[in-house]
Amino acid sequence: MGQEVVKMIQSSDNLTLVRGISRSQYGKDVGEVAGIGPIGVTFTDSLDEVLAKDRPDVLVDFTVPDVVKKNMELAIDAGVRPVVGTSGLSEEEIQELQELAKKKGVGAIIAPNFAIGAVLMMVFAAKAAKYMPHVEIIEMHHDQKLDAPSGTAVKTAELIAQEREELKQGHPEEKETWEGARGAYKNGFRVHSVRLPGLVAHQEVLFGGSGQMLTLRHDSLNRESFMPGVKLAVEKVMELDRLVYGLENILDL
Ligand SMILES: NC(=O)C1=CN([C@@H]2O[C@H](COP(=O)(O)OP(=O)(O)OC[C@H]3O[C@@H](n4cnc5c(N)ncnc54)[C@H](OP(=O)(O)O)[C@@H]3O)[C@@H](O)[C@H]2O)C=CC1
Ligand SMILES: O=C(O)C1=N[C@H](C(=O)O)C[C@H](O)C1
Repeated sequence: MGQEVVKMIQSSDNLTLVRGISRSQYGKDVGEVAGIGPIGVTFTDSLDEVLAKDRPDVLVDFTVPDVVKKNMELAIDAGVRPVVGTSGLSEEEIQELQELAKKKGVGAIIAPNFAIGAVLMMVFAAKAAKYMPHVEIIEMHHDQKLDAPSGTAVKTAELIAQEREELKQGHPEEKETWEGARGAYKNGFRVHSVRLPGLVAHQEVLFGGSGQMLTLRHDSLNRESFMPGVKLAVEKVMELDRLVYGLENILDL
């Protein structure tokens, strides 16, 4: 994702790449792939020093669940607006970050999915759940993904829960013969995570009704699919003074 963001910024006429940051030599590839060479790429883990030196408007973070919260805190403290795609932040962590951003008056965006089609799928799923409350989510990702369920599945489940009548689905005496067979359970419905090589990022939201099924499916077929959303977020975050969680909140839907 970092490589794609660099390419997107380099090809945009209103954004400037201040610096690419990577933890390891892998960062060299970021520069090379983006055609900027090692210039602009720092091999560092001391983000606060880099932010203080460069003073960028925005920090785009696609890293790992373990470090994203700290990165966001450092950015907000430095008055740099974070635009974050990294998944795996808990509800409590997002709340804490919301409070910090509000206290500092710094704009920030966390988007569980930057692909516009995926955002539409989530919003449509919430609408459908109002009328078809029997639902299950199947998310499918490449096998290098660290977190499960995906950030997209978590956000979809949250949006559905806001619209759906409270309901415990399935047979009340249902039992798993194999533990985990029915997937994760949240808000009365199930979320299933598939991890396989060959997959990129895919999700189906299945609704069942009497004698009918509705399936909403989104497929990201490459990493470029996320870039229009990242660009939009980088532009929009400049107008914010608080943390927005979910791209649906900055789209005109
Ligand atoms: N919101 C969205 O639309 C999308 C979100 N994502 C999410 O973005 C995240 C990144 O995905 P992806 O780019 O595919 O993953 P990669 O594994 O390709 O990249 C992760 C990057 O994070 C760096 N990193 C790892 N550990 C640390 C650390 N301790 N401190 C600083 N940097 C670190 C890695 O550097 P190194 O090489 O040195 O280990 C690597 O460059 C994931 O959480 C994924 O779920 C992905 C796609 C879309
Ligand atoms: O790890 C990924 O690849 C992706 N992660 C995000 C998520 O957890 O939903 C977004 C997208 O699905 C790709």
